[in-house]
Amino acid sequence: MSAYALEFDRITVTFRAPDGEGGGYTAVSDTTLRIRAGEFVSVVGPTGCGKSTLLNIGAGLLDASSGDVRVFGEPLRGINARAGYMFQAEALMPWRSCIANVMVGLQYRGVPDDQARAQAQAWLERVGLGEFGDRYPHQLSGGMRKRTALAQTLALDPDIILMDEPFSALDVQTRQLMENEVLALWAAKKKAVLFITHDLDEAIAMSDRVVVLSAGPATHPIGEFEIDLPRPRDVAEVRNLPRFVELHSQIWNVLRDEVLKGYAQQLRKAA
Ligand SMILES: Nc1ncnc2c1ncn2[C@@H]1O[C@H](COP(=O)(O)OP(=O)(O)OP(=O)(O)O)[C@@H](O)[C@H]1O
Repeated sequence: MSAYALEFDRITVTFRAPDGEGGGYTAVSDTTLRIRAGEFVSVVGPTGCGKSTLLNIGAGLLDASSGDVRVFGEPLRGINARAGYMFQAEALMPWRSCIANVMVGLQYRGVPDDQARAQAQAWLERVGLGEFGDRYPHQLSGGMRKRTALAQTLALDPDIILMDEPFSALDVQTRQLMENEVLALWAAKKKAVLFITHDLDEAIAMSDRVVVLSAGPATHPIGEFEIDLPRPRDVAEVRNLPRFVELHSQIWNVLRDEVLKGYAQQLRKAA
């Protein structure tokens, strides 16, 4: 079996112009990125640079214009069935209770209801919501809804977890709690994680490796950093380590100019 859970090999993504005319917009260009089984990799880059596009390619939700995606060494065709996703937007069904939301993926897979319920309950307990299974999403706080979504993703026991800014809508304290919970769950199961974020502190605190993308168009990796901070980590405490500060400054040196370019582009687009 391949040592890599997910491989992006020379991926280019060009979106067609809306009128079908012209050359279109190349969001991602010639990008190679490999994530080992059990590795936690974050991708950071300026706003609009192509982070979600890359994640969607890995999920099999979008086809690359050129290049290959491999999952545990096998070419990816269609949806990536070995991956679970967690996106920024709320994905819970408002008409289903918390436990029914966690069960839904298992039911789609054909797990009998009583087993699905027992597994969902176990996951709710792991994320600290054992008592809240019968509540509906609107009866939960933002952090509790995120925990439910996390349980929903992990209940399917994916080998690869794709996360697109999952905690960006949360307040700082809740966010740090959630980040620590994800790290604890990850440490117990050691799945491959591809984590997309704007937030360099979050990327460093959580990851084994941080990949920096250039500003678009034609985004590609421009830096890669091993995060050799000790584990287990508390995301709030790890930020005080001198090595964290050093890594932050090294990565920010690479990221800063791209952020400024990305910001200038957003202003041009808005004009
Ligand atoms: N379906 C599409 N058609 C045309 N252009 C698209 C499409 N999807 C994304 N883009 C463009 O590709 C670029 C990359 O978008 P993407 O959402 O991947 O960036 P991002 O880095 O995730 O952004 P953010 O940081 O704001 O979440 C953007 O300029 C976006 O406008």
